[in-house]
Amino acid sequence: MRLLIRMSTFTHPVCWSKLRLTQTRTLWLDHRPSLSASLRRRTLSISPGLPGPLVSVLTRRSTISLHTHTPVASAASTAAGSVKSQEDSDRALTRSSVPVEDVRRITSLARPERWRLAAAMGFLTVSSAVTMSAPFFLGRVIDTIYTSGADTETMTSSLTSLCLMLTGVFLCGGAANAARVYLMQISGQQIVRNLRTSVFSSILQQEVAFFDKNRTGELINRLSADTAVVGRSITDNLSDGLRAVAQAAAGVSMMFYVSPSLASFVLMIVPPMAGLAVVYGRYLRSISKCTQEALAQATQLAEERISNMRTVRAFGKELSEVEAYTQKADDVLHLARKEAVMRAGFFGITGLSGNIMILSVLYKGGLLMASQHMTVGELSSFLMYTFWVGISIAGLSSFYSELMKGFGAGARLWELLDRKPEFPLNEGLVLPSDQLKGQLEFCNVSFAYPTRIEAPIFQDLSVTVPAGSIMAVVGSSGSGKSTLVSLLLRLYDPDAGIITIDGHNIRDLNPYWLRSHIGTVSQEPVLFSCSVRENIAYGAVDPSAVTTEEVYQAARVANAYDFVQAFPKGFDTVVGEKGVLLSGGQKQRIAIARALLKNPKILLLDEATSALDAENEFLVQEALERLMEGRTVVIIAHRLSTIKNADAVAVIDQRCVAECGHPTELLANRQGLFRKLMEKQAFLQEEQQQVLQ
Ligand SMILES: Nc1ncnc2c1ncn2[C@@H]1O[C@H](COP(=O)(O)OP(=O)(O)OP(=O)(O)O)[C@@H](O)[C@H]1O
Repeated sequence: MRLLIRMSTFTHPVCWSKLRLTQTRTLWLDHRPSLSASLRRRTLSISPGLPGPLVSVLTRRSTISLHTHTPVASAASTAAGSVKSQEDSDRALTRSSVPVEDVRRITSLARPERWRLAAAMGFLTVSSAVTMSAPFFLGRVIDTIYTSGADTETMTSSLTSLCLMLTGVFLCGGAANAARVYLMQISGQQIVRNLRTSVFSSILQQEVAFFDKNRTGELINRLSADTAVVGRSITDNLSDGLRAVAQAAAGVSMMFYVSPSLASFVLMIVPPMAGLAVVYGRYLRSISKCTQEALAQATQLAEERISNMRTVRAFGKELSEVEAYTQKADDVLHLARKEAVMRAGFFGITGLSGNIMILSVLYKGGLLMASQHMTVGELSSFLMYTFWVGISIAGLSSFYSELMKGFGAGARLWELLDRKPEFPLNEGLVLPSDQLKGQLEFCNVSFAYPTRIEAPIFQDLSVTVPAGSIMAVVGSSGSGKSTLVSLLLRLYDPDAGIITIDGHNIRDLNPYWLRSHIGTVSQEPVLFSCSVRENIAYGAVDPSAVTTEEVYQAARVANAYDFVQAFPKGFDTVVGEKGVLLSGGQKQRIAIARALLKNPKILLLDEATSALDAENEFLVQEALERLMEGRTVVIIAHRLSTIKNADAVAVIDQRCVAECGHPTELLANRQGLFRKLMEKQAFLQEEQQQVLQ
């Protein structure tokens, strides 16, 4: 049975959730609510977007926003063919209006944080007021210096009091700004955290077929990048946007207040320049997006190859992989060159236009000063306001696109959050556990995988496994042995027919309850990248309640105790990515200990194959036999010894159970399918070797 997909060892919550998502089948077999608690403990901190100086605001913001897609996530998203989500983003960016429902949902996310956000807005008003009044008062300071004439004493005293007053005001402004940043950050993180846990919980509720259709990278992207984008839209973007609007309005008003004639002159120059900067900035952003996508593809290639390094090495593909990566890196470079040309032009033009604007203000302002219509302090204030208005207009242009991006990301999240799983995980009949006997029955089951409905796996398949017996399932590769196990676990539902446990249709049973009574050990068991102790305790309903002695006892019965104790850190040894620090047989025995701790009534086993050496095979076999005692066992058998010890063998062929009976009876039939299969798989040779020994 192939339950294993991919594992990674990261402590970053996003990587952690990736780890869990790539092992969804394992979680389904052993689902527990503590997962969301674990996720809570690992909630990510996101660094805030920083406001940039006048000229670089447009470009820098576009870069920041694109980088919020973590390399892994965006790589996966792009290469995973997440056309839909990309389309969504593009649509969100290009559409001119936003559905009211989207606005309502985004606002509802902020509701729990409303008081903190309201306080942040209050501090924002204070700090913006201080910022916008600073040029005016600084102009006063300059005028005090220049206009007090020879009276040094008067100048000193008014300068001192003015500066002291301004220091107090600036202190208040600084404190208000610090409080605003802190509150916005905390609110943003809280919103992202809530959103992430809801999305992760919604993903884990989905039926397994959902994971066949949706790629891990795409889901991780939603969990990491989309949640961050939505969180930022509500907090940073909103506050930056409001501040930009307020500062632009206040700046223009103050420019008119300080010098109406100079303000009218400047406002004739600003709009065409700002328009040019916005258009250029948009174009630059689209090129920069292509560069990021090319980078994502390169990163995806690197991620996949590095995480499968053993395969790369085993096939000696290091050089060709480097070549493939170089190709991708060249694509990035090619686009980056285009971007560099655009960027150079953008910075050149904006720098030039900024300087020309200042020069124009100085020229016109100088003329006004010469005609006694303006003081030096007023001209200084005016220049500072011009600067602030420039920054605010640049900020506004990115505010709109960031907000649209937030709506696009939100739409993808709602889709996931609103999705109802095909069958809810915690509904249905719960039988008294002590009365469970464990008789299994497949009655006329027909099934095709939802992703391949045109290729039925079973047609009218029927078989019974009496309580407490061992049923070996055999059949050629691809005949559907693992599928049988998946159906028993209710990872999928049959299209027709029923599967029963003690006469109860498993569709009527509570899936949590059902799975809590079924243990699984797969051929390549999935271990999480935590300690041996945690991996074993994972089998229990409440791992935190498992005592050390219980873990040791399970390990002893599973023949795992001695080798684990021999590790320098014993049971606290971290098993590494994909359990890489353990051998195949050791992983098997840890998985057996995990299943023992679960103490299930029904056991589904995929027997380890010849990958194990003789000693390991013996130890695993011995542990499995102990595990099987007193339980109903369905075992996908690969060894004759296992098949011979089974109470019955079911041979799957042509989408149904072609033969079923005691192994000796079936072997006796020379024309029988089982006999032929055994001969083909050289099981008989194995038996002859045993006889010779
Ligand atoms: N999730 C899936 N979606 C679509 N088809 C699948 C899925 N899993 C398995 N299949 C297909 O179903 C068929 C039966 O697969 P299954 O893994 O049950 O066979 P098996 O008898 O266990 O094979 P093996 O002995 O090689 O492990 C195969 O043709 C396989 O390609």
